[in-house]
Amino acid sequence: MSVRILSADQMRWADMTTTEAGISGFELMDRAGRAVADAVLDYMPDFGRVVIVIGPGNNGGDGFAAARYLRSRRIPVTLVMLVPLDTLGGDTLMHAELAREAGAKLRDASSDRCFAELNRWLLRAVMVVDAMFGTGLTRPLSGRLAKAVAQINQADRPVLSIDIASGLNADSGEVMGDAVKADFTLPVAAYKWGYWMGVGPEFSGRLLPASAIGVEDETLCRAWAAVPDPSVSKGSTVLRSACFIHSDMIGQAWPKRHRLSHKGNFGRVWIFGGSAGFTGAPRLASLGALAAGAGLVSVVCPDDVYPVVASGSLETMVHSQSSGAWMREGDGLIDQADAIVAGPGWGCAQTTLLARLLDVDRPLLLDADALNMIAADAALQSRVSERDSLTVLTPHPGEAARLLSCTVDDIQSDRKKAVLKLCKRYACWVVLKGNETLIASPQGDVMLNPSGSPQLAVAGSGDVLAGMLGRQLAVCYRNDTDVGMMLGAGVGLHGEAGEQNGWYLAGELAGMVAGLRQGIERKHGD
Ligand SMILES: NC(=O)C1=CN([C@@H]2O[C@H](COP(=O)(O)OP(=O)(O)OC[C@H]3O[C@@H](n4cnc5c(N)ncnc54)[C@H](O)[C@@H]3O)[C@@H](O)[C@H]2O)[C@@H](O)CC1
Ligand SMILES: Nc1ncnc2c1ncn2[C@@H]1O[C@H](COP(=O)(O)OP(=O)(O)O)[C@@H](O)[C@H]1O
Ligand SMILES: [K+]
Repeated sequence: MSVRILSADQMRWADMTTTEAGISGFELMDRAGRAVADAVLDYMPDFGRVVIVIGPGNNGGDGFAAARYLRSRRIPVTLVMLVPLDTLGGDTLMHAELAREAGAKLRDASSDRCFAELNRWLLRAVMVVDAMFGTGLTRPLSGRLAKAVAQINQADRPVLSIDIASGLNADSGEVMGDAVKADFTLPVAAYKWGYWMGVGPEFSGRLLPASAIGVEDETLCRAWAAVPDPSVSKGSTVLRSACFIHSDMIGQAWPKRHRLSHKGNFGRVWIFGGSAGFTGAPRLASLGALAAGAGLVSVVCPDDVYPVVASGSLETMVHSQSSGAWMREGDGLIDQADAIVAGPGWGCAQTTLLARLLDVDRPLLLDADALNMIAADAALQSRVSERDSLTVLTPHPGEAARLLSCTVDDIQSDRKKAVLKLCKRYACWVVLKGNETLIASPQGDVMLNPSGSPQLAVAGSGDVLAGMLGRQLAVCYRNDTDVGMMLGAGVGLHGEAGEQNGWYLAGELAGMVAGLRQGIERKHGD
């Protein structure tokens, strides 16, 4: 299954490259149509009529091809054409003719008189297929096309959109005029950003696996370099690749535990955080690290909160900041760290210690107040971008706005652009949190996390994530594991835990993470 994400122009380039390599546009449409028919058969609630609403471009061609395959399974099909047949392209026309020969009813709704029938046709359907527009939408829907969308949405029938819900911009996820509210979207050949950007998730319904229509994976991968991503600007890293986080990636990060393994095998994470009024954050981060499988977790917190943090930490070793032993030159305990997390609940008076940590040759994750201190201090900013060891920033949109000196709206209006700008500015890995968390490498490899839920919008869930990712970085340091895979798996597991029932508060989320992680490790043993 492809997990690639392309822009509309990149997809067009990949389609064109594929046809130049010898697979005709007619054949690509045919394969897309077969995949649509299979999906309709899988998800139609009952045997009955399928109404396919056809637009002016190749998306409509996929709809005609689907009609023929549905007819071959004896499904009654009505094809409703929103533009006159004689305006359609050659491949689409050929598929229209074949669909008619196969017994699909063609209904011309391109004139006002016939359009009045649309509602009646829609109400006869057990399922509606939206083949109005795909990646070729260039301007807002208006007139009869916008009315057709409104009627599809009012008809209250399950809707499957081919490639993308019509009216949704395939790159930005903006609604252009109006958009179909799909129950299912079947991506053609690869995924499009519009499913997740903007309001895309509210219109895309359930995303089905992308249909393999014969566009080679290698062609999809070349498209990123061949056609610039629309979010790339002068101040951002160039997007080199894009995929979404999937269960295989999550599985790879937690192999089966060896029978004789002990806690020393699973990485040591050091967490710097906590301040008066914020004693829970480092504890939650340490729970996150342990839940993700870290062997040993140490917390260093300011002296005034040491008694509180230490007394509330059963599984963690806690040091007070002034005790000093942990950072003694040569034999300090911190030399044993495989990764360091700095920031949860730390307050903004820790610039000296933060500067010291930036010099430690270990993977370093900077979260929360560490990010706020960096945002306010040009010297720290230079030290971050000049660091040789692995550095990861985990801002939420508010912190990201501070780091880029812009507004939260600027960040949220194009999150992909924001994450690529942060990479360029700080020359490190960035995890931009929020609904559909984005991860980007300094080289411009972007991963999108489709899992998670608003359940995660509870105090402390980000602290749990920081600790989890600290554990992931510890594994990278010890085993030289792929950083993108480990961060992607950490963010993916955090999101999956967030989707489960049975937890309410951030501490319980860590318990949920631990349970899921153990389940994955045990599965490898079957
Ligand atoms: N070879 C290919 O390009 C393939 C394309 N495929 C399908 O074709 C789709 C892309 O095809 P197209 O590029 O033809 O794009 P669309 O099918 O999205 O339609 C584009 C057409 O609609 C018109 N249009 C755009 N916005 C409009 C608006 N607001 N009001 C009225 N007309 C408007 C454009 O002028 C153009 O004629 C994909 O999403 C996919 O479903 C698949 O069949 C696979 C192969
Ligand atoms: N609406 C949402 N949908 C999906 N994930 C969310 C949502 N709101 C928050 N999250 C996730 O929850 C976590 C919250 O992190 P953060 O904002 O740092 O919270 P805190 O500082 O309270 O720990 C992030 O991983 C974020 O991606
Ligand atoms: K569509």
